[in-house]
Amino acid sequence: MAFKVGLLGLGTVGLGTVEILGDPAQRHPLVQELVIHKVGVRSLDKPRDPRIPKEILTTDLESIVTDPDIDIVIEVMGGLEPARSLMLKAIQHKKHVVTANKAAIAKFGDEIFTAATEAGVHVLLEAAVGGGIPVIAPIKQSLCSNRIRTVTGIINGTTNYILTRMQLEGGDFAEILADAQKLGYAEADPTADVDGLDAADKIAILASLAFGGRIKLPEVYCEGIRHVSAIEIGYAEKLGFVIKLLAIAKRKASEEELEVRVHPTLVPKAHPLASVNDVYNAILIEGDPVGQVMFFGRGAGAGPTASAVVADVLNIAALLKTDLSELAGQPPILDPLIACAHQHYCAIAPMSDLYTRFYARFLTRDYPGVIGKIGTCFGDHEVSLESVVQAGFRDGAAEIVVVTHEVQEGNFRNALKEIEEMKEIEKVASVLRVL
Ligand SMILES: NC(=O)c1ccc[n+]([C@@H]2O[C@H](COP(=O)([O-])OP(=O)(O)OC[C@H]3O[C@@H](n4cnc5c(N)ncnc54)[C@H](O)[C@@H]3O)[C@@H](O)[C@H]2O)c1
Ligand SMILES: N[C@@H](CCO)C(=O)O
Ligand code: NA
Repeated sequence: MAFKVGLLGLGTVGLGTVEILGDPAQRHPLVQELVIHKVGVRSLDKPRDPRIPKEILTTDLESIVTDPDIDIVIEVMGGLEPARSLMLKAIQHKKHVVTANKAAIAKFGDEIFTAATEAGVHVLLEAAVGGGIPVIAPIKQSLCSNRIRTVTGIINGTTNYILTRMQLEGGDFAEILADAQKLGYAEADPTADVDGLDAADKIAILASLAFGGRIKLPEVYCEGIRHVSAIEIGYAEKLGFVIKLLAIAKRKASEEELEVRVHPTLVPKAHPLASVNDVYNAILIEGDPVGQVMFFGRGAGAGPTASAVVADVLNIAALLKTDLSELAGQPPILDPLIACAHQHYCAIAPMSDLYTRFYARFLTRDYPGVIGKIGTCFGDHEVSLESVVQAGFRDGAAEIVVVTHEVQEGNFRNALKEIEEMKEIEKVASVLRVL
């Protein structure tokens, strides 16, 4: 039995996918049953790998998603449109869809999964989060007996590379970003990565799967790493932390609301995520009763990402092979562990309700009693301090670094507003959350 596949996009991930499908030896035998029927590209004239027959290339991507011979559409063109419309059209034409497109799924997942449930087809997206790292299938399947408590991830390779180099070399954000762009690690427009938007798309997807409801992307708190300076990395190091861009989704045992957030975070050096460096990704999941499980590997790149794409295609092919509904004249049955059939929206708590530790750095005039005034103000707002150090002098001002106990973010922000107004305070130079 052969399963016909249509590929939308022949860039990094598309070529990685062609590579695996064209070389089935020593892989699962089902790989041999997958046939690339058509490939959608922008230009037919571009010189291409001779293993891709010219006859299967087309610039008419609609003809792929409507082709009655095609069983599975792989969307690896990226972007919001026309990726969204093409996926919807493929679904209308009863094709299963495999996508690596976290941006389109985080934004239009509700529309796409509703259409898929109605049409009785699957939309799989393992490659969209953590590239080749298995994380979506484990959440949906292997961990499905658990109540998931927390998903904490380093899920953007570009920012992890920049922060790792800042930590090792003491360099500043802008110079290391420029270097990362020269080396091809960071995109020419690095906004989605460095401003946390890529990680926000990915944690919205993970939260939706882990907590069984839809997530409205604008409700995901998102803070990037542009303001993380070499000074903060240096103090974090002295205090026993490294700084990582964490994406966190959490449900407290007694509450219905979720926290879903992305921000640079001081991570204790002994924490399992602290040693995840360079472009590597890792996702730590805590479930009841499984406890902590961590997934680690390459979150991007042609091979790793295509590994996840082809695994999704094989899962669909396996379902098609064993589904007898069509023979019996019945509508197709969706596998409840693989489909995303939930329809309700999760309630997301405002950041002011969050309980977390904070790190703050103040530049102050060197008056006697300034540490006491800061401490009193925090105390008045129920913000308990774990440590306060006068770290030295910078630019003629005394530098005071504070780490709080776990406090309510709203209380901390109110205290900070009052501290900012004090005549002794020149500047609140930095505020970061602490894990
Ligand atoms: N590259 C990675 O490591 C990686 C990792 C995880 C997820 N992803 C996701 O995979 C998807 C593809 O990423 P990529 O790195 O392969 O991108 P890419 O830019 O290398 O490839 C995309 C290809 O699609 C083609 N394309 C785009 N619009 C088209 C159109 N309208 N008609 C015909 N062709 C069109 C482009 O010409 C390009 O060749 C994106 O959604 C990305 O977020 C990529
Ligand atoms: N730009 C993404 C690629 C993988 O999604 C990253 O840096 O992690
Ligand atoms: Na993955």
